[in-house]
Amino acid sequence: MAVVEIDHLTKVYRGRAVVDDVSLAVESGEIFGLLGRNGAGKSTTVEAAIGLREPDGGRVRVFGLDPRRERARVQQAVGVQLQATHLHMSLTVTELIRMYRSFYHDGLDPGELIERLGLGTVRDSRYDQLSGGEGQRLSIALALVGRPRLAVLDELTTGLDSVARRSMWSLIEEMRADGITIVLVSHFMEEVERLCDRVAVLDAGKVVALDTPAGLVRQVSGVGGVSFRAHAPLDPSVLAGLPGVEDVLIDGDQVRVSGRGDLVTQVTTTLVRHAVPATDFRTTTATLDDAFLQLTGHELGEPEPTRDLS
Ligand SMILES: Nc1ncnc2c1ncn2[C@@H]1O[C@H](COP(=O)(O)OP(=O)(O)OP(=O)(O)O)[C@@H](O)[C@H]1O
Repeated sequence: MAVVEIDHLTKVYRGRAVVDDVSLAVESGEIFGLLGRNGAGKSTTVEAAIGLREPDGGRVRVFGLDPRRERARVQQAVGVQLQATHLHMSLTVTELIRMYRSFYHDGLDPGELIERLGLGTVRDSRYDQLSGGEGQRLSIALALVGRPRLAVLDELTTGLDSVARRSMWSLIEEMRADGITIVLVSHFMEEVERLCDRVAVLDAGKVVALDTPAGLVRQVSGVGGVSFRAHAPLDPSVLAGLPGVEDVLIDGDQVRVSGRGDLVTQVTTTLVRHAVPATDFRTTTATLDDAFLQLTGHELGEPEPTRDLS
């Protein structure tokens, strides 16, 4: 059974479907990414999935439960770190973690969690005194304190510098190693590429692709390429006929082949077979950025932090 099942989910605001017939399933133990630019519908999708927003159409199940009708049971199994976290500014790190711990029947020891998340030095600091990275660590602590089987992390690393971001990634990998299923809303290609087992690309409320990061890259065409110098006459049709090859350009001894798949192996094998010596091989490979651009028609763009993390 999938941990999260979303079937034909629709959410309409002011006559506009901001989530438009979205279907996806998150499997147990995976890190599932939702990738899309600002306003694509990522937060609305996850918030509807965990019962925080009422769907206008479709069906959502978490561990087989209806997250709105069986809210209390779902809440016990799910840890949530949302983008706009409004925490009590006047409470300290320890007080906040203890308060959240009290919401759950079974949970982690607050002291151990504070140590594990490197919050020991700020345990008595108030939320509004924390740096961006410490605030994000605290929000993870609050998501984890109830010992969830599913964690929903929304734009966890937006606004963090690259060191803090990498340390967050290690934490997320530890969570996965502990058997927690993770839904990760992200704006960062590198993050998705490193962490996610599968990714749904959302654009204008629709899932435009759902695959592994590598699978998404394989879906795009025309951006991978191999170029070389040929030292004997070469009939372009022998390369153009190879599977995955989309274009062959020959300019003097310079040859450029573009397409998808493992072009290097195919091209070198073909050159050997036709006894064409070649040198100066260069390759360009497609990236997840290329895939996103091709799938959605636009760049991912910069995230806009919704919380002041300075
Ligand atoms: N309560 C609401 N009332 C009206 N419109 C809303 C509401 N919540 C979200 N929207 C709109 O729905 C669209 C999708 O928003 P959502 O927050 O799900 O996008 P997102 O992909 O998470 O974007 P971001 O990366 O900026 O967080 C946006 O155009 C947003 O303005």
